[in-house]
Amino acid sequence: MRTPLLEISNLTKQFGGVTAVNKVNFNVFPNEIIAVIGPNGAGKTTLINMITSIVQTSQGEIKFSGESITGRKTHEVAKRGITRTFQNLQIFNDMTVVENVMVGFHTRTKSGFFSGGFGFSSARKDNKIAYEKAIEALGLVGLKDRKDELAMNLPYGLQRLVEIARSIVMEPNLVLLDEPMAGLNQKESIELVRIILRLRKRGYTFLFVEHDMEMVMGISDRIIVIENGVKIAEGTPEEIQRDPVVIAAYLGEEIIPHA
Ligand SMILES: Nc1ncnc2c1ncn2[C@@H]1O[C@H](COP(=O)(O)OP(=O)(O)OP(=O)(O)O)[C@@H](O)[C@H]1O
Repeated sequence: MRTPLLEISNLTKQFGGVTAVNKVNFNVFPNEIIAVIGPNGAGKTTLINMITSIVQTSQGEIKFSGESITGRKTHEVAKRGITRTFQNLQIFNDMTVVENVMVGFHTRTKSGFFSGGFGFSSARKDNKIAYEKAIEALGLVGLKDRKDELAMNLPYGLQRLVEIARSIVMEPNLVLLDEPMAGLNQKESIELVRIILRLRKRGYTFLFVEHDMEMVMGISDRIIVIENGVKIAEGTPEEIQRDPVVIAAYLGEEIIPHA
């Protein structure tokens, strides 16, 4: 039997009287692409925030590579190889593209990004490795040629790719993406899908939250559907598209993408 990379058991989050996530269970296996979908306010971001320890769980357990990571500090979770992107772009406008990606490396090294200029030899060595890794990551998202441009001068869709490059610079075991397609035009969306599939071929595992059903149905191995904090369905894209419970939850909204 395959061993899950991520095991979510009975996961629950209460914000005061609101149960944002309610006894959710699912697994993610290595090299899978798993989508989490659900109407607005369903609890999707809260779920990702609990996995990365930005939000503390009220109940339940998160295991990663067989070990509990429930209640760990965010940097400890990152150290174990879980990275993420956010719903809103987190780009440092006054840094170049490659520097933006290097930030993802330094979150996990001892010296830290901003000590690089002081000439400490370990920091300098870290910086060299970070630069090389960042260039490699930029190559994977097709942005190597833009490495020296200020990130703010890139179009929105390419800034999103800078974030993806930053999230993979440390070669993580699991990448969490929170609405990666938000704000992208059609050409950019197609490119992002291509990149995610390319990264999967290189061994990456993705868990992502998304409203773009065309992407979700086209790219996911399995889909987890959440409504009002509760998992109401889990299955392949085909299973989810014909699940009456899911169709009812979306109240007739289009969950089957247009051809
Ligand atoms: N920090 C918080 N304090 C109080 N309530 C919160 C907090 N964060 C989220 N909630 C509530 O938890 C519920 C789930 O929110 P969440 O953002 O996880 O949903 P979502 O599925 O990601 O929504 P969307 O698709 O609109 O991004 C909502 O009712 C929201 O108002």
